[in-house]
Amino acid sequence: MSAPVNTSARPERGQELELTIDDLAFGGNGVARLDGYVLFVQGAIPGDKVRAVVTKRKRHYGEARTLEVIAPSPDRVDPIADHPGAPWQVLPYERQLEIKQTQVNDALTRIGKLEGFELLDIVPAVEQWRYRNKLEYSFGLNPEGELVCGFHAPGSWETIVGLDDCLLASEAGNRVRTQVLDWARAQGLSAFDRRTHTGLLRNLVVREGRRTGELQARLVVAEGKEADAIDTDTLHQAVEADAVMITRTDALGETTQGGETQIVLGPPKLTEELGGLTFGISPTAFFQTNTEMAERLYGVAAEVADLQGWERVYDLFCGIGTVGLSLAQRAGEIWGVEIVEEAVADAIENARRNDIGSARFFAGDVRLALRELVEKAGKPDVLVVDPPRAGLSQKVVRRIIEANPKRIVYISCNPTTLAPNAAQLVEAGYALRRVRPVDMFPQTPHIECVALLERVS
Ligand SMILES: C[S@@+](CC[C@H](N)C(=O)[O-])C[C@H]1O[C@@H](n2cnc3c(N)ncnc32)[C@H](O)[C@@H]1O
Repeated sequence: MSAPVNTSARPERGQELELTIDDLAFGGNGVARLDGYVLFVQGAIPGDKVRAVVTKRKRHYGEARTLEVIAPSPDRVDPIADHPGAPWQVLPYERQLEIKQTQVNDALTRIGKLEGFELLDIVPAVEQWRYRNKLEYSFGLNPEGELVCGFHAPGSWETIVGLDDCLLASEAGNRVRTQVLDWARAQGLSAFDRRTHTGLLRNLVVREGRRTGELQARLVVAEGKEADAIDTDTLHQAVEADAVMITRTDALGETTQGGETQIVLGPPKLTEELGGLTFGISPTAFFQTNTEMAERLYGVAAEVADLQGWERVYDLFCGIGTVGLSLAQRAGEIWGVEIVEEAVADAIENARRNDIGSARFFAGDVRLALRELVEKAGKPDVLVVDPPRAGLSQKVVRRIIEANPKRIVYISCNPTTLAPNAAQLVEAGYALRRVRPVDMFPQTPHIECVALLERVS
């Protein structure tokens, strides 16, 4: 039974409060307590006293946004950039690492009720700033009515705040954003209005091969007459990128996936190098956003997989095949499954371009494809999973248990979903041996980690 809620302590939506923050929640919000009623406070860290406005009021908890820091936490440092994508820059980097390490432990022990595992030290990031190889910007209008290209204002689905320098992107990537914006202003193009669904420019996706130096700019626009009239000649003259693309979409939500993509200039795929291999990446395919740390992450996965050279390895949620192909030299065979068809096509081509004949990749939903894969390939010795933030569904966990691998390497971007999944696997006869967090996302609360589970019964 859940603890009784003191309803008199529940503040109203829109109410302003002075709050003292005593903890940090998963996902990075500060935690304040009002007579037992919990408020998750955006923009606050433990030790802060803040003035905040209540943005959500639920029965058991509420949400608030910091308006002013009245008395700063002793941990607080001055922010370097006004950047909604870097909320943890107010914490010294060492503290960010400590918190991530603790949150992984908390998730596993409190949510998963797991014990007896070794929690290895977090691998710190190589670069603390300008580490992202992909940025998705949004177009909008500033209060003066001028076209801007930047990020959503914190907590807003329609207000876009422009920026001069995104400190998570490289200087070359920033230059591309500025050039596209200057071009769009010179052409007099309109911003997509998220309320009325009118206007043209929705998003700009800038992707970069950190090792190859390749730059790709993809403009996402709304379908319609204004899209038909885009002057692609001036666009590719204006932008210093190796590839320029335009995706037309009529999606209602804020997404850069889907739609029809036209190549204005350059190759259809970005090329990147990782761990001595070369990868082609289609515009809609997933690729880890921190190239340098992806190499470390896969290194940790290889270390815990401890392959001897003969094993049949499954690479589930394989994307463009990066994990499986990185492990291929140490394995007998690799079998990958991924739901995005373009990514699977990339994985097949990536195996070929790196001369790896022992890897096979298939398009499919892991939930449905896993049984079929076992029939086709035989049971795996080692199974690697790298699911999205929601983790593995109960059904996928059941299929994995049926497939009966000796070792499971779980690459997770969310310890709060890793924990229940690992607990289910432990219940089914696996032991959680080791977990190593890897800091892929400095200045943000996002946590990546690699866990090793071994079959014991
Ligand atoms: C976190 S990414 C990992 C990709 C890859 N392992 C890597 O490191 O680049 C998760 C991948 O799972 C894919 N995916 C999501 N749901 C899926 C499903 N039900 N079945 C198969 N693949 C899925 C996504 O398209 C994405 O490529």
